Amino acid sequence: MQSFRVSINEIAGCESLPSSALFVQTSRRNLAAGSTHSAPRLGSTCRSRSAGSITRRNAFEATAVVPTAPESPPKATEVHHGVFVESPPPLPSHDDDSDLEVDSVLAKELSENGFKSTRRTKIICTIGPTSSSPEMLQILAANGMNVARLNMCHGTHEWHRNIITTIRKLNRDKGYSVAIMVDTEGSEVHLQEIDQPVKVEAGDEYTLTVRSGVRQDRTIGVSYDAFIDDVQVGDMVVVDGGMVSLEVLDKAGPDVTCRVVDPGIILSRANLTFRRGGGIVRAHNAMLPIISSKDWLDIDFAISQEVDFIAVSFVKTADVINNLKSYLRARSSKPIEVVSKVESYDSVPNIPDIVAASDCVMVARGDLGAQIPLEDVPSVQKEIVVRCRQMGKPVIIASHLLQSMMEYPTPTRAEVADIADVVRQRADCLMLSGESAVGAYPDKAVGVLRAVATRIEEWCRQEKHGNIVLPQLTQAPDGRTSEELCASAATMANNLGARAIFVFTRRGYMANFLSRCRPDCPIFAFTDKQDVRTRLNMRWGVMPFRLDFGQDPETNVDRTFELLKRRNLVKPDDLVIVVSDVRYSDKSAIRSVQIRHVP
Ligand SMILES: Nc1ncnc2c1ncn2[C@@H]1O[C@H](COP(=O)(O)OP(=O)(O)OP(=O)(O)O)[C@@H](O)[C@H]1O
Ligand SMILES: CC(=O)C(=O)O
Ligand SMILES: [K+]
Ligand SMILES: [Mg+2]
Repeated sequence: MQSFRVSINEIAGCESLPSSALFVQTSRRNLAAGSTHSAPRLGSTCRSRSAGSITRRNAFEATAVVPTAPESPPKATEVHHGVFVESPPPLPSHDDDSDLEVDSVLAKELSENGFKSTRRTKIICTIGPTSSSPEMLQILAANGMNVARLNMCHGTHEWHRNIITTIRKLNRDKGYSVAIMVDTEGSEVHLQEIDQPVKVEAGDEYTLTVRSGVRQDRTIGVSYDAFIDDVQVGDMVVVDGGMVSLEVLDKAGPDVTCRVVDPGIILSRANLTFRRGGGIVRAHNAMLPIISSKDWLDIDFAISQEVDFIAVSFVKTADVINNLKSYLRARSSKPIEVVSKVESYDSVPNIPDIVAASDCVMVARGDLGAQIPLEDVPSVQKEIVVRCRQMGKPVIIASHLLQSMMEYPTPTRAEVADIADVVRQRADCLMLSGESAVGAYPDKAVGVLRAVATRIEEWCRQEKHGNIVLPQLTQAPDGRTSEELCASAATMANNLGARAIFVFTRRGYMANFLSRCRPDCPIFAFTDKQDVRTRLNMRWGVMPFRLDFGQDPETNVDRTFELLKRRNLVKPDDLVIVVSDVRYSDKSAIRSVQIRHVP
């Protein structure tokens, strides 16, 4: 079969060239290149060996007939809501015959269901007591957790270190690539630690106290001394954005007596806000630093653990993010991305500056809904999602996505509709909080996110939902060229019905530009850096691979086709748009867009 490569090449390192100086060339593809191996067929039990070793997929398929295969894993079984009850076949993260690493869950999804069915929206799970065992972490990873979130409001560094070690071991041993996000506590007022969640009934009286270490029935400590000055008799104390509300009856020294008005469950270290005359009270704590001294210790811990993301709670202005980013540049040898959590009243007017300063943004609807009127949360969410996409910053939608699954094995229809709305807005990530940290069904909750996201994305593609106008992002000629190249590649991919866009990117910038365009097909991002690969987990539609690059871009592309074909991840004749922006050590670079058929 004949096909042609159309390549738009830019001359490397020619910063002085106007960005319009692109050269379009058409050349006949070398039909022989990389086509000496035939692709192994799905379901085949033959030992399809190439260059002396069995391919990753066939390593599993071959286990039934080859007793010397390293492991004989169970085949994953799909059950209710698409939850895998068993983990997928553990696949080595390295092939003996290749330098290509891909997430084993993604590889499985691609080879079994093809390109169209791969999920584009990413999944973040908060890890807590019900998800901290190696077994449950593996189940979550196998079900599609892309990022694990560790909330520094809870647990010791020792506890978090254990989780990080377990996840890294799973990544290594089972071929996952779960990224790690540390989420700071921030300086908001919250309840002290309690041993068990407390179920409170309307009319019950409770004492909230600033005395430390008090352990009495119906008495709960509050983290912040000035609570006692801020609160007034008649105020409403709102726990965790309305999970429970209590009216203040009396104040005496360090104690505040309250009566439960809205019953519910109080969780350990739950957040507190107060309302007076229907409005939120701007308490003293509004003056506290966004990053407290405890937060700096937690940030140092995150740096020492070489995590991928640090999420900053209760961000109000861009300054704090700029400050943290310069601290990280000075202290961390590995790039760590900063996620701004929009969850405070004061952040809302500063959203444009906050988005511009951040690497990623989280709409933390739990606390946000306690600080601004609940009915304003959906429009603020939409505004942030659109702005983030325009600015090319990944955006996470967090809290209450599947709140009912804390207790029940199936979601409410309204929850499914909320998730669908987030997916239609084309946010990058869906995040579970209590559902995966303390809920009864963490695995089922991930399964629901996965199933709903995949289905709604398909619908969006059919109905052309969620296309927005993207303004020009970069000014510098170099950046402009990359941006235009990616925009054209995404348009070409959509118009030609390409199976995938391949992007060769060292730093992940080109993958980011492509993700921003939300193309119909998945973006396979090949990078030679492990940390870039892991961070790309947060980007919509990006399927990150780690690949050792050779000097010649053409050879890289042909080798990639070959490696992917051997794993059944692409098939001969698949139409692929190939975007390349690889800078070499001698500062040379080649940027190109090619239209290719897999040989
Ligand atoms: N490491 C942990 N150890 C114990 N409990 C945890 C842990 N992480 C989370 N939880 C529990 O899960 C609940 C929800 O988790 P999460 O940390 O997402 O709270 P959140 O209120 O949404 O976040 P934030 O505190 O940042 O506003 C918490 O209230 C807490 O009870
Ligand atoms: C996630 C979080 O911090 C919130 O929703 O408040
Ligand atoms: K937090
Ligand atoms: Mg919060």
